Amino acid sequence: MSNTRLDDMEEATIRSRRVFQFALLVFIAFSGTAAQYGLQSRWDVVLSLGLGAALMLPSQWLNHRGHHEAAAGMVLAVATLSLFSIMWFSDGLRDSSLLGYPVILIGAGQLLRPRHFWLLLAFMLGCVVLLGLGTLNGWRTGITPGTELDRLTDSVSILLINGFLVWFLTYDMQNALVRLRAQIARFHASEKNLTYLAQHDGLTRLPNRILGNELLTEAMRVAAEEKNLVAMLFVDLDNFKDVNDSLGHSAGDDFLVQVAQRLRESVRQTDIVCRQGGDEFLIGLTGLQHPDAVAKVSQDILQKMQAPFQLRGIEVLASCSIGIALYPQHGNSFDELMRHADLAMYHAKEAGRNTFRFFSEDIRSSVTESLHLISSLRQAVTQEEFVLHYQPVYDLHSGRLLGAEALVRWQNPKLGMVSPGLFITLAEKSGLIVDIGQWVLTEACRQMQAWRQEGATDLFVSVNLSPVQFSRGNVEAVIAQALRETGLDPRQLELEVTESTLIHDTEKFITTLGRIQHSGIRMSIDDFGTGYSNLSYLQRFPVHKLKIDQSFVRRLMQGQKDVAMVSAIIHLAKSLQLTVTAEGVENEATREALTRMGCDQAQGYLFARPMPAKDFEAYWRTRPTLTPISRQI
Ligand SMILES: Nc1nc2c(ncn2[C@@H]2O[C@@H]3COP(=O)(O)O[C@H]4[C@@H](O)[C@H](n5cnc6c(=O)[nH]c(N)nc65)O[C@@H]4COP(=O)(O)O[C@H]3[C@H]2O)c(=O)[nH]1
Repeated sequence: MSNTRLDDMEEATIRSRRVFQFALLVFIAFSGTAAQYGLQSRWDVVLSLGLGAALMLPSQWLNHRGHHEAAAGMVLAVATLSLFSIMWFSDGLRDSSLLGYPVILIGAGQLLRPRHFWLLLAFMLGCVVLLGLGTLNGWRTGITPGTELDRLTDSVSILLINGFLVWFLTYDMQNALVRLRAQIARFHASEKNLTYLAQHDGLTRLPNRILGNELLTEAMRVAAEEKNLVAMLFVDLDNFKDVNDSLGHSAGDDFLVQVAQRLRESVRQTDIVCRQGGDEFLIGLTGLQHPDAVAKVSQDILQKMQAPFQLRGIEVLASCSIGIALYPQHGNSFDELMRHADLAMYHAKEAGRNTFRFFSEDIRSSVTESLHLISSLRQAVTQEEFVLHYQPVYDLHSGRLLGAEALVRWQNPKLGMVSPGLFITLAEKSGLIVDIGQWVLTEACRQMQAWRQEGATDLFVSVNLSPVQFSRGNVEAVIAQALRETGLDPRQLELEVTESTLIHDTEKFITTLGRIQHSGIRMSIDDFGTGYSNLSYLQRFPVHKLKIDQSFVRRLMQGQKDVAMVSAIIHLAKSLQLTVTAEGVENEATREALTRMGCDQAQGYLFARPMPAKDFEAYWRTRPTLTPISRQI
């Protein structure tokens, strides 16, 4: 119910009570006075007072029916008239009953609207004038007319002054009341607004985590009573950062608003949808009988998210990962449910995103393992437990050794040598890749410079850069620092970025790459063919080399499809004047096929596995060369 309605109801109750109290006072006063006049056998006065007192009863009937104004009017008019009749039958304007009129006026100021107040005053003045005239003209007896004119004018003026004063007082009071009510209304509105702001997310207008906590806790309480389930869905967008980085923050905001709307539309009105923060949302499904319904809703949400989003005239495809925890199986409190739903969401991400997972004990242990690994990885960064291995890269046409790709290894005191496949993703998720990447780059440059001083002036070293180093770290400064500290010639350094890094097709990113390439460092696109299908970016990005992903290379001898793919990549690279390197060459037949297709460079187990620095040093010192293909056939 609105505050104004509450105020109106309160005012009506007060008004009704005042009318009643006034009527009661009149009733008591009239009855008492009538009794007194009865003792004097003044039956005319007793009759008018008795009638006045009796009329208080119908006035209260009106009051009770909600006609407070009419009831008040009746009480005041009857009182005025009764006093008039006492004065008429007694001493006229000399009668002490005249003192009752100012009192009635005070009551009228409080109980009547302005129009009725002035009417009553006019009526009162009429009575006074009639009394005066009655005495002057001898219509009533008992008073010497000579002095009555003075008394009449005095009474009229006193009544008028009294009436105006009462009116001013009432008017001021009412104005003050109106102002007070307006202030209270403003206070209520801003209080309501503050509560709303404290409980809702300003962007999506969904309840925030605080209100979400309250609503879900209440839903759990009801579920406990009704013996049913509540499901908490932890929804995390898979590509929010990409949208934000590539289209800007205001498009990111639009995106979140549209996502919130779709989530709201995916569930019932009675379900709870709130924004947990950033690109994370919490959904509470209430009154469930069976977990199957949760799977269905989750599937619906995933499907709804897949319809393209319109952001600034651009169609954007999105997806989300959902973690689910159930009350009471997976937790008894909001915090516990959220922790478990979060772990399940993390697992959904690991399972390839765009999917949902229910919380289970297995999930808890696998996530705990990952978290444990992240904390060991954090230690590894401070304790410098990383080493670099180098894998030779050859020129397929001349058979000459061109350089090596630096590949990081983690020498963990307990786990032994850990391959990057196992920890790079975790390092990227935790952001530790920024520090690891900086170490790798500096170490690779330092090593190459050391070999250069030993005579390896024509070799290069290539280093992998993670997309996270671009988004979270200051890559350009790190590269410049590594070159400055080690003194390596930039022409002996190659940097590999994956296709996913290039998805950030922003002017800023292109200029950064341009500046890096301009300094003499060569840039290559790693794992080419596996990622972003839009090839137009190749023209926009200043790169020097494409590295064909080893999955195509390894299957080259097995099927026509991969031959066509590799050949298409080589042709594309040639037409853009880019060098092509094939990764993962494991046998002679593949090497031969690649050479015939016009591939420039290759690396793989056929030539050498990645090896520690000192082994690679011995390796390049022997000046190895590939056997020409023609001689082998
Ligand atoms: N089956 C097979 N595999 C071959 C063959 N030749 C080379 N390889 C392996 O293929 C991977 C090539 O590296 P990548 O594509 O950059 O793929 C790398 C790279 O994406 C990432 N990585 C490695 N070191 C770093 C690093 O320092 N920084 C970053 N950001 N990522 C790194 O980890 C991935 C895996 O690295 P590794 O385990 O060292 O695996 C290396 C290498 O050992 C072959 O003939 N057959």
